[in-house]
Amino acid sequence: MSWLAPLTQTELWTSADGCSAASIFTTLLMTVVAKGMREARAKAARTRDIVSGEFDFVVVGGGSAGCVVASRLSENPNWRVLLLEAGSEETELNIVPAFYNSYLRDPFFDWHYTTQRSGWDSGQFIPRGKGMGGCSAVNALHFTRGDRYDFDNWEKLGNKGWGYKDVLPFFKKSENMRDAAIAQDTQYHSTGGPQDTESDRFSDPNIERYLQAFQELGYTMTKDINGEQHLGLSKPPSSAAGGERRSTNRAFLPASVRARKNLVVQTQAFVRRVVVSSGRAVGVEYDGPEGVRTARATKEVIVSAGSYNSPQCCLCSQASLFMRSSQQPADDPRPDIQIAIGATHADSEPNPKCASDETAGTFFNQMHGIVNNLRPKSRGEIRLDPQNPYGAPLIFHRVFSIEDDLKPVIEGHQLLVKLDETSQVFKDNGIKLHVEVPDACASLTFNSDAFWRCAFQGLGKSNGHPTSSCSMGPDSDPLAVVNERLQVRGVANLRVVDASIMPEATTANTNAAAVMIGEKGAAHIAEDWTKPVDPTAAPTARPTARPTARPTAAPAPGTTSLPSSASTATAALFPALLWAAVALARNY
Ligand SMILES: Cc1cc2nc3c(=O)[nH]c(=O)nc-3n(C[C@H](O)[C@H](O)[C@H](O)COP(=O)(O)OP(=O)(O)OC[C@H]3O[C@@H](n4cnc5c(N)ncnc54)[C@H](O)[C@@H]3O)c2cc1C
Repeated sequence: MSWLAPLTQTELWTSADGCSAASIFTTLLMTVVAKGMREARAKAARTRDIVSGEFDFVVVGGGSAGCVVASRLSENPNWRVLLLEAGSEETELNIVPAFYNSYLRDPFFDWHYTTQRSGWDSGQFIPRGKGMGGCSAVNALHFTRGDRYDFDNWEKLGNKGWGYKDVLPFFKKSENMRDAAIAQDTQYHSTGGPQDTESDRFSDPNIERYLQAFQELGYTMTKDINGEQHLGLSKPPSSAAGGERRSTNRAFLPASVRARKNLVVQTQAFVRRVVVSSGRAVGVEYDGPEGVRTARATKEVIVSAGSYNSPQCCLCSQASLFMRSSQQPADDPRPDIQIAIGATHADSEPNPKCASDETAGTFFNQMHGIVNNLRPKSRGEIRLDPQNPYGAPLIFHRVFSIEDDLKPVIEGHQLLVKLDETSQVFKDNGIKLHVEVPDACASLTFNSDAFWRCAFQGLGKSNGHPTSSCSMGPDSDPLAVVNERLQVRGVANLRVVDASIMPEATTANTNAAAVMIGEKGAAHIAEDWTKPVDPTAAPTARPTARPTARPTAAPAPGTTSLPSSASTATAALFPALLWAAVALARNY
């Protein structure tokens, strides 16, 4: 098992000296990948319609949430809906789960962001899906809703209508649970929704051994982590049908939906700014295939561009342990550690079983565990690049800037060492930990807190689950960007509907919750525009005083803070919405 380079799986397809069959397989895959990419680009170049004009709703970003919003709003034939996506159409490659590592660094599929150096973070590549489906088209497919207490906590923080009982119907509304045994539990699951979900169809034998090893230590299997019990060992369900990825683009915007006369989907359209007039969002300016154009929104602009402008793990074989660290308060039942277990290919010593095992999983001869802090207290920041405001935002994760955040991550790693030292399954199968000890840490006692602190230096990063950069909150919360109906404070007719509105990150992977937010956001919008107008009612988005300065660390050299008022920010450029603190769901 390798730890300290768990995030270098991109090498998976380029070295296969473990098994010769695997080498051939790899070569074939690379050929298919290259061909697929060429075809995808050619296809993208063909779809170049100009869209200028007037719509009821303009949705910015065709990602996990944006596709849901556009699909649901266009169910009403009287509403004209425009969806603008900066990237291209999804390709056939995206369907194959195991390919995801091969396109993560390709600018065709990915925004190619890097974090700014600060503290524990030495400046890391952070993947973010670009193109229809957004991150749901490139992610690791885990479809995990989160713990019921995550949502009850959102409500406790002042967000009426976002408790577990309120959000569960929206999780169910999307769902088409393909696993009949799980679908039977209609309290938590449903069938017939657009989003196919299924239990993992493929299991690498090594993953099974790993699960056994955790069970030897007393951890129990959770049958359905999206049901009654979230805590424990599990093989998370996938956003897939028959082993094929189902991004929200494929799920919510299939050809039958795209054929709606009232829906226009425009790709390769980078939205530069939301146009605000007299305190009201009236449209967007975007840079499309034919240059800069404006699209008017007579009702609302909905920003669903994700948490950076919105930013992994796994192959087709995966498992997770959701557990509580010793620092989790007794009255908070949520997990704060996730150990995501994946089988990978080592380019060093092959597992002796590799050549003899007859199962499909033998290509993977090494395992890794990525330890995530699910409840980080550290907060990051996003700023416009003053040299190029339309370019990549400046992303400061500030991972581990609060000391306590390290503890669960150290505890998780120490648990993995315990597995290595005690597990019978590991012994029986020749599984050994491989820990790369950085030179700087060699003098420290292996597995001590000090050792791990030293080993993590420079590795602090998110696992692709940034949230809360436009967080939802009550009037009393000075950092809240949107209210509980996801309306931006200070600008009427403008909402944010994506993972960025989470008041706090869920204690899970965040795609399922982004889909739920898309469903619930669309329902709020539909409700607000179909109910009888009460002329005496307060405006939908009441201008409120915004803090003039946010509590942030000093700007890095050569950077400036984003505009400090929400209205200035939204009027200037939509990424400026992302000025609030970024809570990172994953720290490492
Ligand atoms: C590598 C990776 C692996 C992950 N693995 C998992 C996993 O296994 N399970 C899980 O639950 N979660 C996972 N996640 C996280 C999860 O997929 C995201 O939290 C979720 O998809 C976010 O949804 P969103 O709608 O907020 O944003 P996104 O899906 O990022 O959508 C934003 C969209 O807006 C577009 N956009 C951005 N700026 C503009 C602009 N200016 N103009 C027009 N369009 C724009 C983007 O191109 C993108 O399509 C992973 C993420 C990554 C990157």
